[in-house]
Amino acid sequence: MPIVKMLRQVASWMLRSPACGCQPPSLPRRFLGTSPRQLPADASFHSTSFAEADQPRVLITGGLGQLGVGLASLLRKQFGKDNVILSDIRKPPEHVFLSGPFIYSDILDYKNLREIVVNNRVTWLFHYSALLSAVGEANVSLARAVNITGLHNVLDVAAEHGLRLFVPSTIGAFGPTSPRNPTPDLCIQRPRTIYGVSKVHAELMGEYYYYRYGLDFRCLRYPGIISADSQPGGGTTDYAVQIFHDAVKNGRFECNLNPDTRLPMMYIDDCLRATLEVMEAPAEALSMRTYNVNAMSFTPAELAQEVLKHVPEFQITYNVDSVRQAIADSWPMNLDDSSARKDWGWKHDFDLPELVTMMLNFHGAQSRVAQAN
Ligand SMILES: NC(=O)c1ccc[n+]([C@@H]2O[C@H](COP(=O)([O-])OP(=O)(O)OC[C@H]3O[C@@H](n4cnc5c(N)ncnc54)[C@H](O)[C@@H]3O)[C@@H](O)[C@H]2O)c1
Ligand SMILES: C[C@@H](O)[C@H](N)C(=O)O
Repeated sequence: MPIVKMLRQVASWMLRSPACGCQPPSLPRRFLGTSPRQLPADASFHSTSFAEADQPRVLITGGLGQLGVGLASLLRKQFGKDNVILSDIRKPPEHVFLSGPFIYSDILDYKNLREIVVNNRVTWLFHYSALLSAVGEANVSLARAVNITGLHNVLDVAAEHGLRLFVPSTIGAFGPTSPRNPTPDLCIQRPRTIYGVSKVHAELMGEYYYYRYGLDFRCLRYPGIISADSQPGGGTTDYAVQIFHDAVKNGRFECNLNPDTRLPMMYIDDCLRATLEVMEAPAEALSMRTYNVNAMSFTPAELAQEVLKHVPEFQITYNVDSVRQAIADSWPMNLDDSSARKDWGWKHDFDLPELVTMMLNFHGAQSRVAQAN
């Protein structure tokens, strides 16, 4: 078929496609190719489809950060220990190494990533590697490499091997010109951090691969995530984790954001459950491929008030970090997650009072153990 005619057909297909993304791509396969890094024409696109009826075989990239170990633990309960491989470029602590399969994987090394997927018959990939907002601004070229080039490698491997791919996005994918309270799923996205730019890129590339190559791409925009037993990796919302350590240890906390900085936040258990739920949702239920998920929204002053109910001597002071403050001021105060609630039944369990109780109980127990030893 002449190239011009073929391109016309591609263009008319793209214009016909529903914006919601609920239909699988209908572009004839001979136009699509198998993946962007062209495999031989006779290669099987869904090379792992034999495993669909079995438990998924899972790979988590960047798994030693704040969220990956908890995700592995949740997925191992669901799918079996040996079906979930954690990976990272860092050396795992002993308890993580002993808890299940761990493998070295640098997402910038495409061949290494492909070998891991092939050798382990991976069917689901959770792509957690990233440089977060504050560290990204401190090292833009590394953030660009990890968050953008790394994502390209992951998308290509996932498309070539027919994987179901989860990539987290963030409140940081919005910017000062987005509506901030609440921020809908679809609105203007002009973030001003390399982190945010790379996450908008990830959302768009994932959706493009879905339409163009049939990649089963799923994405949630997480709020700031709060966890007790893992440390955040250099973000703007980190204060809301550190405050609990310091309240229990010293009875005081110096906050690097203004007292009235309102941001969306979520307890880690809700975040990981949302991640599993969207990955398990039937494709027909998904009217979009990128969803906001929301739980609570508070300011440092409101969080401090709640901590004070448990730690009466608690004191908070403010020493604002101008880089983090500027980032926070450009982010949503609240996410509108009504589509996630409607399409696949998303519902959060933890609001501010339960979050504070959980966090202080954990750190209180830890500090009592430390004192006893
Ligand atoms: N934690 C949050 O509040 C939050 C909120 C929104 C979105 N997210 C997203 O969730 C994901 C996980 O977040 P996190 O808080 O666990 O991040 P983190 O910064 O704590 O961990 C990221 C991990 O990526 C790894 N990494 C860096 N370069 C790599 C490379 N070249 N190859 C492989 N791994 C590499 C790091 O070693 C680190 O362990 C990220 O994509 C992040 O953008 C997190
Ligand atoms: C919000 C999120 O993406 C991350 N915790 C950050 O602050 O950078």
